[in-house]
Amino acid sequence: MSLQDSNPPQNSGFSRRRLFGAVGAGAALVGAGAVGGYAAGSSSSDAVSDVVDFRGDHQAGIVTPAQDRMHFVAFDITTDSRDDFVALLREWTEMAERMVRGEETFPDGAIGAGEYKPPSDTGEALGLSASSLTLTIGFGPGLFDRFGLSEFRPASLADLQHFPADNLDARRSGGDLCIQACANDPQVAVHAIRNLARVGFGTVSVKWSQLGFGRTSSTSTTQATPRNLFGFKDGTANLKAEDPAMLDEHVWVSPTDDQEWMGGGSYLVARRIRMLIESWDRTVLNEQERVIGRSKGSGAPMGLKDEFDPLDLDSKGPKGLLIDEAAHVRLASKEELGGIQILRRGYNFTDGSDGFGHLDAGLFFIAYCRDPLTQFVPMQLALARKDLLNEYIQHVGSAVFACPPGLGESDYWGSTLFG
Ligand SMILES: C=CC1=C(C)c2cc3[nH]c(cc4nc(cc5[nH]c(cc1n2)c(C)c5CCC(=O)O)C(CCC(=O)O)=C4C)c(C)c3C=C
Ligand SMILES: [Fe+2]
Repeated sequence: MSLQDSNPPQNSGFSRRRLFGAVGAGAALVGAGAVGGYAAGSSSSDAVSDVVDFRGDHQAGIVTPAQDRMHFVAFDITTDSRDDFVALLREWTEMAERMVRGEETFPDGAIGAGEYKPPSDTGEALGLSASSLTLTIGFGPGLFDRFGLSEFRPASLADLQHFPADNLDARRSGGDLCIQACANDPQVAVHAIRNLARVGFGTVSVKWSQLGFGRTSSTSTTQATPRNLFGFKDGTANLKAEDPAMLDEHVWVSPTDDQEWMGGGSYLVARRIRMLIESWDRTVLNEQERVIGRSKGSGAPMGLKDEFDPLDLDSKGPKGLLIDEAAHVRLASKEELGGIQILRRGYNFTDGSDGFGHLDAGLFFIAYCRDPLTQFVPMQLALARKDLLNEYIQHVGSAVFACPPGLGESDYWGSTLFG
């Protein structure tokens, strides 16, 4: 199974849609329409379903066609008890599997536990469809300082080095574990993270979180390439779900790479990148295209016509190289980096303004790779040293997580690590 193609058994609890009858049916249709273009095999066998399979060889939410919305959270661990932590992972897995199916977090849900108990689901997703929700867990470096796990720490799992011009905010960086929630309805993604955080109280605490809208990558050939907040198509030259050999080479960890428990997993690198949109917006089109190395309208490499024409890094016009020697796409390309590639899965964000009259907006960059030290680090080093884009961006948050493999029928999140 290269995509998440196992079908979980139906659970006996309430579907959010069944509970609310007619409203639910309407929401289901909206959801189905929203996923009409999804690749067969990325969702369950129901052709109009907007449920993404939770179990499979790899966690959902990595090569799953990128949904429109994201809520990402990083947690600190606040317990010294391994048993309590594992119990939370087991409980989270059950909750996650239910929410991904469009069900409430627990069978008694928002109103079924009686008048004299706090509801066991917060309720804001009642009537909403599954919305292609995926929940993806990752473990940060700090987890391996606890619970006798040091011998299982992957050699590549460490806080990333400082890159030139980094301006990292510790309050938006790091974390002992993370959960990436992606969905086509923002309320469904927020509901999932909120309920997982609620149940984690006393065992984990939220360190930082990020909301994202407008995916800035395509992870499937079935998707049109979206645009980032600089107005350029983003994700054209990304790795795609339909190329399993490339994913095996660049995204999925092999059990023989380092730690066996990570076989089938992947490393997630998150970078909160502020985009200085006011100065970008005052920059002429010609210069914007020189910075990126692609044309703004079509997304084609400079001098070519079609978005998917391969980069020709040597082609010259009357004024020299068509793709500038410091253009973003040149420096990030596999041609310049000795074949290195990553899977990009980021989202736009705007978090109000910064108090100085500028929007606090940018790209919440997420990359999945087989080894952050030999893939993300050299790529980011090349960009940080020379990229023309650096005049318009600033990296303000950073984190790295080891995402374990997908779940078999009786697995829970982290079972390959905790046993
Ligand atoms: C370390 C990796 C990367 C960071 C950080 C990054 C930030 C970043 N990128 C854009 C906009 C675009 N990037 C594009 C291509 C592209 N970017 C990376 C890597 C990082 N980007 C790669 C590997 C590539 C593909 C290179 C290639 O082989 O062609 C593009 C072009 C369209 C595309 O192919 O996706 C744009 C546009 C921004 C605005 C940004 C930080 C805010
Ligand atoms: Fe990029």
